[in-house]
Amino acid sequence: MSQDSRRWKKHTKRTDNTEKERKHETVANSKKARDEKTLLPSRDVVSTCNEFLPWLQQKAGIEISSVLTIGNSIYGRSLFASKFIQAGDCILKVPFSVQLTPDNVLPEIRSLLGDNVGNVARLAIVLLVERKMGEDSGWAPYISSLPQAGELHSTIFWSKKELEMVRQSPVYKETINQQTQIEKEFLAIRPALDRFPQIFEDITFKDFLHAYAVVGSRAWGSSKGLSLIPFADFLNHDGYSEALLLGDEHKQVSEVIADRDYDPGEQVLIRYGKFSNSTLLVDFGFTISYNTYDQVQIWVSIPEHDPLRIMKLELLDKHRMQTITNTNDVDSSGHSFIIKEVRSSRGKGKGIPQSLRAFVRVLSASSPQELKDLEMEAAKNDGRLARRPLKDMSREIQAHQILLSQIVHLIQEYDASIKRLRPVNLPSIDRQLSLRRRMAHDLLTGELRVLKSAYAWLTSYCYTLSTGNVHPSAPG
Ligand SMILES: C[S@@+](CC[C@H](N)C(=O)[O-])C[C@H]1O[C@@H](n2cnc3c(N)ncnc32)[C@H](O)[C@@H]1O
Repeated sequence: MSQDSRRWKKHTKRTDNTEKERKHETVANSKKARDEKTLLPSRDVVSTCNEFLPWLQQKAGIEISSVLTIGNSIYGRSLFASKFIQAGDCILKVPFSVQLTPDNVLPEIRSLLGDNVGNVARLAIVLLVERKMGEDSGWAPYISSLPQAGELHSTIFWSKKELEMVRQSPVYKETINQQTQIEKEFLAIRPALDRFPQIFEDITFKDFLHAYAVVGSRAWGSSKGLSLIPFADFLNHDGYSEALLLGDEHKQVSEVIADRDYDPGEQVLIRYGKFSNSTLLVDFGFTISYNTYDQVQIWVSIPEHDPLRIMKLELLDKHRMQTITNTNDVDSSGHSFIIKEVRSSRGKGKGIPQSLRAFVRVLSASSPQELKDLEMEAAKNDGRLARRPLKDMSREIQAHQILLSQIVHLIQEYDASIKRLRPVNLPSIDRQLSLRRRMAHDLLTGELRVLKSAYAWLTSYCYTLSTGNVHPSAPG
């Protein structure tokens, strides 16, 4: 891929992390994508698709793609190679002029929207206006191609009972927070909508929620804040693909460069971002069965009965490890850490986050002197608190065992939640519930895998400290 990094900007769905991918997984996934080849466009899809690209090209005044066609796959609509594509080829080019952005909100409505109305809500308003215009909309073919009510599976649409399936995961609280946020935004825009009864008279919260989720699952971050990019948004996600949607500010187009060769008929996939299943589920309404970007949020706090609690909190605060108060629970204030899959404890790969290990070292202190020693050590080194193993080996082991016991507890809870989900594919339950159960299963098993890897790392670390030997089950 040859790109001028000064001109090119990666369109983002959310901030990427920088975790490296494993080569064998990339290969396995390329095979999966090749297997998709069998899912060629069905006839009804072909007729809609035959009209869509010519319509968009006419609107844009340029050719958007000569190598892709729209078809159907197990992921819904998708783009397929219509000719042989070589790695490095530009496979589509969508001009900014045929993208929908928050700037498309009618000026008379825009002037009534406050700063508290974000870009997703603004784009949702654009979709509602265009949908209301029906065939008179200049975007009618695009609007009618978007998913209908009932076709989206983001957790914000899950019933209370369905959400119970993922209560164990941070997705549960994230979903509730997002639902609250969308309700707030709807209340904030309602007065503006009420000024245009001819357009919005019959718009309900449900309509807004649907439009909001359509934007959330299809729009890309761009220089306009957010952009819906017709045609490119038929591309499905493959976490191992190196192909990204890029924006060229100079040429005013969004482009995709093929990351590998494709035979005619193969489904072309890109990577939306290095997203965990929790992000994919909340924002896009799908999961993948083995997601290397999975992660778990660990919530740790200093017990109320700890006589050194105030001193510890002050020390953490002073070293920028601030306590978070969880507004959803009365009794939860603490510190939150993200754990990703932990690889070997013997040098290679990522271990437990240093900040979490520092926290448990502070947590394990049993005298004011130990806390003072930690503070002095930080001042003598790079200023960061408790980043080195504690000098007292038994205290270092104890600190990590505190974390280990919390992880063991979480593993038991995840195990129990997963057991309650089984079997995931009961023929007697409806398709939607079966699909959502499978997603809940993917989510929980991915998070459990991360927890188990952290457990293995910690067990091995404590064993090595206490015996001086490498743990027998440690990878070689
Ligand atoms: C940008 S759209 C892609 C086009 C979409 N398939 C359609 O029918 O319009 C994103 C949506 O496609 C689906 N999707 C994309 N990649 C997927 C994947 N790897 N597995 C399952 N669903 C996927 C999800 O429904 C997601 O919200």
